[in-house]
Amino acid sequence: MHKILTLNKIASKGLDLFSRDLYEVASEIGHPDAIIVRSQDMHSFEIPETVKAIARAGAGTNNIPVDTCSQRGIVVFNTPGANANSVKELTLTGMFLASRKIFRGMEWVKSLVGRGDEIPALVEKGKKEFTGNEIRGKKLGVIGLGAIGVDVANDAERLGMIVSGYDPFISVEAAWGLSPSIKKAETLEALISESDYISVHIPLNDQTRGILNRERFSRMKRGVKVLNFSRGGLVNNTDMLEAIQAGIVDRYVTDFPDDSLLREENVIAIPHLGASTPEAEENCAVMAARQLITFLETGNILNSVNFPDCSMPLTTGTRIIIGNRNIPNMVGQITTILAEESMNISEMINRHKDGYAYNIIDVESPGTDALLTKLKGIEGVVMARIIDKK
Ligand SMILES: NC(=O)c1ccc[n+]([C@@H]2O[C@H](COP(=O)([O-])OP(=O)(O)OC[C@H]3O[C@@H](n4cnc5c(N)ncnc54)[C@H](O)[C@@H]3O)[C@@H](O)[C@H]2O)c1
Ligand SMILES: O=C(O)CC[C@@H](O)C(=O)O
Repeated sequence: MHKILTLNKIASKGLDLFSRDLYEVASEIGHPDAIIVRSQDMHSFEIPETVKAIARAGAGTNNIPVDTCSQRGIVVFNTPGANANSVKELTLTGMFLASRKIFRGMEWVKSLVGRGDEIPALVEKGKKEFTGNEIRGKKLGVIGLGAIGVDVANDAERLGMIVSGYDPFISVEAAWGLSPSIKKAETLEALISESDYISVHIPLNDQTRGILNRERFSRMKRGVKVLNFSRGGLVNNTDMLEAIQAGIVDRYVTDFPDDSLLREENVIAIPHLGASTPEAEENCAVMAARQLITFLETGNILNSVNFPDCSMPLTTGTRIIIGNRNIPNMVGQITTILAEESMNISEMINRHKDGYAYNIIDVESPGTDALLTKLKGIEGVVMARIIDKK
C-alpha cells in the first residue's frame, strides 16, 4: 500500500486515479511515500523520511525546497502546461483591464443607484471619464516563452498586437508552438524598451528574482502596462511603485498583491487566480497523480524538475532504480555490486540532468535487502529502491 499525503485541496478527478486497493490518500497520514501539493510553502515543512516523491499540481516549484529534495533523493515533479490556458486567459483579461477603465466605470455606475430615469443620461454624460485604448496595434513584449508565454504571445497576436518575445532558454517544443511572425528580442533591454505592454512568464529563482527593477523600469516607454501572472518576487515592488509615481508604468496588473501594492490605485491586484479554474485544477491534479503513480509503480520519471526524464518498459519482474550525484564511475560501482550478487541485467538505462543521474535496471532475479543496503552505501547514491512486480 502506497501512502499519499495531500497538502492543499487537490481536485478529486486526480485523486480518484489512485486505486484504493493500492493507495491510501489523505491530508493527514503517517509515513507518506509521496506528497501532492499546490501552493503551500514547503520550505519550513518537515518532509518525512519516507517521502520518495513530491508532485506540484501546478507549474512553479519555488514553494518546494528542490535542492534539499535532490540531496535526499526525493523526485520533485510539476505539471508543465496543465494550467497554461487558464493563466493565458487571465493574462489577456489583465491586458483589457489595464487598457479600459472597466472597474472604475463599474464602481461609478453603481453609485447612480436610486437615480431612476436619470440614469441613461447620467451614464452618457459621465462615461467620458472612463475611456481607454484598444490593444490592437500595440506592442506586447513577452518575457519567457514557455507553456504560458507562447499561448499569450500567439493569442495576443491573433488579437492584433505586435508581439516580441525574449527567452534565451526557449525549448525546441515551445519554439515549434510559437507563431513564426513573433519577433525574437535579442536582449531583455531591447524588449522592454520598445513595448507598450510587458507580460512576465518565467519561474522565480535566484537568477530571476527582481528581474523588473529600477534600472529596467528606467528603460521602459512612458505609459507602459506591466502584467505579472508569474510570481510576485520577479518584480521589485518598491521600484514598481516609484515607476508608477514617475509616470513610467501606467498600470501594473499582478496576481501577487502585497500591502504596498494594494494602496496604489494604478495597481490592478488579483488574488492569485491564474490557475483557479476547475479545468486547470483538474488537469494539474490528473497529471500530478499520473506522474506519481508511474514513478511509484514503475520507477519511470516524467516531468521532474530535479531528476532527468527516464523511462523504460518493464522487461522483468524486478526493477532496481537508483538516483545518484552525477559523478564519475557510478554505473561501474552499481554494476559491480550487481555482479557480486550474481544478478543478471536484462535492460538498463542511465540519464542525467544537471547535478543528478538516474538509473533504471531490470534484473532477472529478485532483489534483496542486502543488495539495497550495498547500493545505498555507494558514495554519491541519493536513493535506491527495488520494485518487485511479481
Ligand atoms: N498565476 C498563476 O496562478 C500561475 C499559474 C501557472 C504558472 N504560474 C507561474 O508562471 C511561470 C511560467 O509558467 P509556464 O507554465 O509557462 O512555465 P514554463 O516552464 O513552461 O516556461 C517558463 C519559461 O521561462 C523561460 N525562462 C526562464 N528564465 C528566464 C529568463 N531569465 N528570461 C527569459 N525567459 C526565461 C524558460 O526558458 C521557459 O521557456 C511559472 O514558473 C509559475 O511561477 C503562475
Ligand atoms: O495552484 C494554484 O492555484 C496556483 C498554481 C500556480 O501558481 C502555478 O505555479 O502553477
